[in-house]
Amino acid sequence: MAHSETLSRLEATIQSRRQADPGSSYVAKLNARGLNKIAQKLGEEATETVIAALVEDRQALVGEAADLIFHLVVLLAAKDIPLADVMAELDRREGVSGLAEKAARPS
Ligand SMILES: N=c1c2ncn([C@@H]3O[C@H](COP(=O)(O)OP(=O)(O)OP(=O)(O)O)[C@@H](O)[C@H]3O)c2ncn1[C@@H]1O[C@H](COP(=O)(O)O)[C@@H](O)[C@H]1O
Repeated sequence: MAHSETLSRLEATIQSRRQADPGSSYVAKLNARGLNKIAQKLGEEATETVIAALVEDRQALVGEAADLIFHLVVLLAAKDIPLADVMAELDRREGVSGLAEKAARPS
């Protein structure tokens, strides 16, 4: 399967599960627990990704990276921010060196 639509499909699935039964849906369970819990999970997954990168194997890092991206999409959905907005921001930055952008910031 091509991967270009993976995030869009995941976003649609998460959107459709937000109001589902928390007993049968992890997305619904997280949303029922609120934004603080979703943000906490994203932070945990970020830490686990860092640890995997430093001391675990490739497969572990791939798994933690998937957990991290999944929880980021859950957080964005909870804040009603479409992934398209994030993609548009990345598009806007395309071709602008991070070093040049940082040097141009007002001090
Ligand atoms: N991609 C994912 C995905 N990645 C990770 N996870 C879940 O994220 C959780 C993270 O693991 P943890 O051990 O940290 O979670 P936990 O122990 O429940 O958390 P705490 O209660 O301890 O805070 C696990 O339950 C994983 O199964 C995911 N759950 C769902 N999806 C996607 O979301 C769709 C909808 O899922 P449901 O809402 O569960 O139907 C699925 O079909 C998938 O496409």
